[in-house]
Amino acid sequence: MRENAEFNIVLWYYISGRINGRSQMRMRNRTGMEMKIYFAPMEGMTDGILRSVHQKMFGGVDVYCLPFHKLTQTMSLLTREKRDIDPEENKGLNVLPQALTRDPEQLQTWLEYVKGLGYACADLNLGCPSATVTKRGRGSGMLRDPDFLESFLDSVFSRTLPVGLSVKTRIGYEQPEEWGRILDILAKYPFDHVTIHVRTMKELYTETLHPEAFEEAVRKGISHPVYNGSLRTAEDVAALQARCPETEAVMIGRGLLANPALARQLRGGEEASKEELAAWYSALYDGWEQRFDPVTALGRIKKLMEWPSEGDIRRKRLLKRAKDIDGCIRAILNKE
Ligand SMILES: Cc1cc2nc3c(=O)[nH]c(=O)nc-3n(C[C@H](O)[C@H](O)[C@H](O)COP(=O)(O)O)c2cc1C
Repeated sequence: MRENAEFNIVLWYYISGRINGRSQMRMRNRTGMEMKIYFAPMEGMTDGILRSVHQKMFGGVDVYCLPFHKLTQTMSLLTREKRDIDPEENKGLNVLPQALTRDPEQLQTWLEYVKGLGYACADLNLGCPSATVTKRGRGSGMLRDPDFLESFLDSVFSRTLPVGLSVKTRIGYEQPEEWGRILDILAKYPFDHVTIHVRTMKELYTETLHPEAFEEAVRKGISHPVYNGSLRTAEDVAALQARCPETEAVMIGRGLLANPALARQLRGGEEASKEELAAWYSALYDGWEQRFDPVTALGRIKKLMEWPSEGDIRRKRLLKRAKDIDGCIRAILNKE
């Protein structure tokens, strides 16, 4: 009953704000705190070019998360990984680096490196569902063996960590019932924050979601939980707030790629105009063309545009046929 009342109030603010084309919904939780917005890391997409163009054009995001560095015995990073974390690449942005490893020594060495670059916090990936990652027991592969996860975290936190450590996890490997045990383990350690992607490894990026797993984490008092999973619209965020008014922070990935103004709207700003969207795609294309080459840049733009064209077969066909950035923009924005 009360939940419904809160939901209606949040929706009313949102809908009344939409009358003049502007969302006046301010993302505040029950304590009146403004919610924090994380831009989810997405390998091959959310690189330094996208991050800085996004901040300049739309803003509204508090923290841009970097796709993971895959740590190895030799601790040598790929050129792409080194560039991505370089403070020069992230000027004026608040970023959170991320590591993928199941080795406490590797993690410690990498955290020293992160500190040396001037960062104060870094993230551990327990969510990647890719078979090449999980078969080596990394990413969400770590969730398959909770005893190992616990001994790994015991070892990690037995050291003096050079920077704060956060974690991004799924809620299980095979089934959501695994979450209780994983949550109890994570709750033992002083993570800076805990991002919960409310799906199991098996559920990959499908539409199945388990928001009750996030509520359970909130109830158990986990350190600064961040909700992640298919927040595509301001209405989705309002529904989450209504369901769980204690929500302090959200992480948004595909929702921000499909609608780069989403975080701005959640802070009471304007929806994106067609002109702004056209400028966004052009700026990204220019940045990627300069860094890579025209073919790679066009491939990336088309991948990025897959999300806004979801479910629209005509647009998808036009996008596939487009030969240059102008063709892509026309396909996606229906501009003649
Ligand atoms: C192409 C792609 C790459 C991703 N790369 C990473 C990554 O490097 N690190 C990570 O923690 N999550 C990664 N993710 C997961 C996203 O950060 C996010 O958790 C997921 O997309 C669900 O959020 P969303 O529904 O808001 O998109 C990736 C997802 C996709 C689709």
